Amino acid sequence: MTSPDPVLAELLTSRIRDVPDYPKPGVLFKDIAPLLADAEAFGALTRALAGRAAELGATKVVGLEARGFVLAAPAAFAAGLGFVPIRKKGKLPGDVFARSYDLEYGSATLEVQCDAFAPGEKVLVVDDVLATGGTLGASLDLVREAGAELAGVVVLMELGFLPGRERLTGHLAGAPLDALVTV
Ligand SMILES: O=P(O)(O)OC[C@H]1O[C@H](OP(=O)(O)OP(=O)(O)O)[C@H](O)[C@@H]1O
Ligand SMILES: Nc1ncnc2[nH]cnc12
Repeated sequence: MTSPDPVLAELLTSRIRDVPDYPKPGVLFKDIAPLLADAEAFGALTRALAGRAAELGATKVVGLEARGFVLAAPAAFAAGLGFVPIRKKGKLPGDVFARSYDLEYGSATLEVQCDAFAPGEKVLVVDDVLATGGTLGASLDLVREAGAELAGVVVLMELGFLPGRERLTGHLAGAPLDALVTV
């Protein structure tokens, strides 16, 4: 994916709903529920993510709780790959690695199971929104801490008016970050 596909971007954009002042005043919330409910748009998104996983030679697709799961799991299936969840604190059994972070409207801790990846795995990380970059920054650090190589990151939507991409530079360490839609 060297440049975004404008036809796909138009389809996806048309199915994302803006909700002002949610979940708190001043936040313009990007609601992907209409996109998920539309078989054409959801299918096109799933195929684009699966295609990117194949291009990058990924061996696993990682999704970030909760909306990232909804995008990453079908993409993993379509690419013939396994799925690994990064979850919010306290949801995964056994030994976990944990990272805390700030996001546009709060703060949280993410975790991944210590045995999530076999040696030599290359992962594609998928999420719905890149806003401040806190969620993805913590997740990319967790992927590495758990011993996997980062093949790349794809987000459905990048909020270009926030400094998420800049904030992620150090966490990406040269891996590509693609946004299917930038607003
Ligand atoms: O770039 P950031 O500022 O970190 O924000 C982006 C994150 O915020 C949302 O997750 P949220 O924690 O609201 O969880 P949800 O998917 O469970 O709704 C979204 O799904 C991204 O993961
Ligand atoms: N503005 C926003 N819309 C949807 N999800 C988000 N996650 C962080 N900021 C968001």
